[in-house]
Amino acid sequence: MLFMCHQMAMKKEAVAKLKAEELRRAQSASEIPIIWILGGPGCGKGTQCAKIVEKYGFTHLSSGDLLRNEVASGSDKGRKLQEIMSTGGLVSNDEVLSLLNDAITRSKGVSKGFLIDGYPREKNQGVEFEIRVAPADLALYFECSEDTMVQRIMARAAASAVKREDDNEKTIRARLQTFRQNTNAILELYDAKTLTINAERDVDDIFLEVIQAIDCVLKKKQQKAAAQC
Ligand SMILES: Nc1ncnc2c1ncn2[C@@H]1O[C@H](COP(=O)(O)OP(=O)(O)O)[C@@H](O)[C@H]1O
Repeated sequence: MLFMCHQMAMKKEAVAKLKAEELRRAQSASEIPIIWILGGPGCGKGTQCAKIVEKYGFTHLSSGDLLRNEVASGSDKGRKLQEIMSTGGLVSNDEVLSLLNDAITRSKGVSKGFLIDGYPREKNQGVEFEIRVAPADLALYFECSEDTMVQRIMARAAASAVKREDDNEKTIRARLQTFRQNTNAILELYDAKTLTINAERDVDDIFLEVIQAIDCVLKKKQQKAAAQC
């Protein structure tokens, strides 16, 4: 009995330590901007992210790339992920969030800001991210018609030397359906921090809007930091 009580107390202490560590992590991560990049496959998220990285030096973390790295490692976990990814469905959030969390932890301290690309893909992913990592400052949603997205992915696949296994018409349609099913709920929940950008325009025109939104976030963060001094 005494042994059980001791074990329970140790477990409680471990949970409290973990929570304190998560809170500490969330607080230090929230000192730099965290921006979610939303939009369907082929909407141009990658292009805009590259431009943001060039201008602001932020750390770009794509959930899809992190998952593909895991698949490429050839691990058992990677094989299971690959099965889901090739159907166009979503892998479990625990997997994605721990990959993201690890990557954020690795670059924290040296990062000027985080671009979280392709996440959240469903509403609970956003909720869990904000609890376990840090609140997002802004969500940029690149809005694009399905026809344009399909055309762009097919063109990208045709031009690319490395073929993505999920860039075939059947999986593209499934990826679009997954996107369609989940996006409205995300946009509703995060309406206050989301900027919807028409992504069917010239890359540079889109980027002008992106810059305005990010500059605004940076200004607010600076003002907040100054107020704390
Ligand atoms: N946040 C996420 N949650 C669950 N699964 C994800 C997430 N991000 C990516 N994936 C998985 O990886 C696949 C490829 O992602 P990504 O490269 O972002 O593709 P897309 O071009 O469809 O946006 C998705 O179809 C999905 O299976």
